[in-house]
Amino acid sequence: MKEIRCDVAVIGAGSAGLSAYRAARASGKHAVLIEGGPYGTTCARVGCMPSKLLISAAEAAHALKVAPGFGVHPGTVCIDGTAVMDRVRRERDRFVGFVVENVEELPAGDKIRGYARFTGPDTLQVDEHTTVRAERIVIATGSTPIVPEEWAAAGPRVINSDAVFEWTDLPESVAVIGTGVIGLELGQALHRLGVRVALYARGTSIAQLADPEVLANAGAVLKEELDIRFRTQIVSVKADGSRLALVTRDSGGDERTERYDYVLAAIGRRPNVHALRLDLAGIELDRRGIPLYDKHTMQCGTSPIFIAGDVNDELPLLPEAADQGKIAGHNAGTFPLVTPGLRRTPLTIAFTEPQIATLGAGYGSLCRSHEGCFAVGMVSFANQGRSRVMLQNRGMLRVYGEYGSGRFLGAEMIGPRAEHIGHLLAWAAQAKLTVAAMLDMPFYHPVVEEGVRTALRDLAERLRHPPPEVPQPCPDCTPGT
Ligand SMILES: Cc1cc2nc3c(=O)[nH]c(=O)nc-3n(C[C@H](O)[C@H](O)[C@H](O)COP(=O)(O)OP(=O)(O)OC[C@H]3O[C@@H](n4cnc5c(N)ncnc54)[C@H](O)[C@@H]3O)c2cc1C
Ligand SMILES: NC(=O)c1ccc[n+]([C@@H]2O[C@H](COP(=O)([O-])OP(=O)(O)OC[C@H]3O[C@@H](n4cnc5c(N)ncnc54)[C@H](O)[C@@H]3O)[C@@H](O)[C@H]2O)c1
Repeated sequence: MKEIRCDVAVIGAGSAGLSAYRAARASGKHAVLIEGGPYGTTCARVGCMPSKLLISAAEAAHALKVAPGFGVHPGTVCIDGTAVMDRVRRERDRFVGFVVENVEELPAGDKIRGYARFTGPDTLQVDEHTTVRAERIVIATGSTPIVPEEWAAAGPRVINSDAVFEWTDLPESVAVIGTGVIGLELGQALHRLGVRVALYARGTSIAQLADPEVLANAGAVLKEELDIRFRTQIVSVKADGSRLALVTRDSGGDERTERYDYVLAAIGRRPNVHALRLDLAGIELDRRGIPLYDKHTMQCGTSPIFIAGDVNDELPLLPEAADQGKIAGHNAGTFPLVTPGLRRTPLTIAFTEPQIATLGAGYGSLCRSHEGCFAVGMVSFANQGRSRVMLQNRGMLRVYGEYGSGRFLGAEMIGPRAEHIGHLLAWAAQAKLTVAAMLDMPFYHPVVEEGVRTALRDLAERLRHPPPEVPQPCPDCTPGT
């Protein structure tokens, strides 16, 4: 058994772990990076990058499909599934290659291969070959897709999102279970590439949306294109020759059996905490076994243990993993001096079409923290000038502002250019702009942002007429803090 002593041990060499390792080293400490799986990060290998590559191919196919609406007739369209998947894997490998190169450049003595688990508050066992004694530890072990055992028992054609990016060709049919971000992004992309796709949702949820009006609009807009079965339960998944038989029950109680090449489970991801023996780490855990931690310092209680990225299940997104890793690594380096790091205004984007974005304080959290003290403005993109010009006039934007201060709080939307509008509005929320100050900004013509201005004008008007008694909002629930 090898024994290593270090100042900081980082568990997991994903986006959060790499960022933590660099920050710990930058504070002048000896840090080691422990990785059990392949190098390359979830984002580059099986997450952000390959999914956006698949979506880009789908967008190219879709542009040809909608071209006749402009009087442009592209003729026969042929989707070469082998070429589509070849590009996805080739470009994905290129992105992974950059990450692996960076890891290879790290000092060999700082890298430990194997899965770590706690054997005490300051000791880790890596597989059965190394003991690590670390003064401070960063947990950055990411998350794993959830596939219920009873579905997985039907065989290898029940898959999670990782498997999609290993395909060498497009299948004939896929049932997608779950209308979260992964289900919608991959389901719509495969549909646009000619795969027969049905999406199954237990309820009516759509991606990260909480605002009931945007949610209802998004459901209707996406259903125009996609075969989405809302309020449908999965009764069973069984092998059926070389395919799968999926039995579902709709809200009226009717059961239906359909056959697919694959069933893609997109029902969420589970934080990788269970193999870590956190019970031996001397820190407090919540009922799901996730350490309790401070969102500004990433510190678990008052211990020298920090946590960053998907593993804490706060906001499982790449920019969050990178930011949280940096804060955790820096504070691990400077412990016992621990300081709050930069937590930005929350921003989420689903790369569906229309895109979906939420930013700042979401509707759900505002209803809890600002009940009765915020107003809502809205715009529908149905008749918005530029959106209509582009034949992308679908969706809506709802913006939230605080009575009294007139501050812009957040927004939820489905609509054209949401990835850009989301950034614009998130920057305004983080800069703590008032709705009036936002309306003083330039707006060109004809642009989708004129739709944003319509929503802000609507909000400004409503903010001028507060209810007779406005309660005080919860002071700790301000977006960006
Ligand atoms: C299909 C898909 C699409 C996505 N698209 C986007 C997107 O468009 N935009 C966006 O912002 N986010 C997106 N995400 C989310 C984003 O990929 C993740 O939030 C981010 O990659 C998480 O980084 P992480 O460092 O926390 O985890 P990871 O990158 O998974 O790193 C964790 C590492 O820890 C290792 N590990 C686990 N346990 C141990 C152990 N005991 N010992 C040693 N090592 C261990 C793992 O092998 C892994 O390498 C997407 C995710 C998926 C699945
Ligand atoms: N564009 C992006 O930023 C992007 C893209 C993909 C993934 N991600 C990240 O990955 C995370 C995981 O994505 P996801 O889509 O797997 O999870 P999710 O939590 O976003 O959605 C899961 C969906 O599955 C449903 N569901 C849960 N259990 C179910 C069951 N037993 N049967 C049927 N439906 C069930 C839920 O109601 C929900 O709609 C996201 O939260 C997001 O942070 C981000």
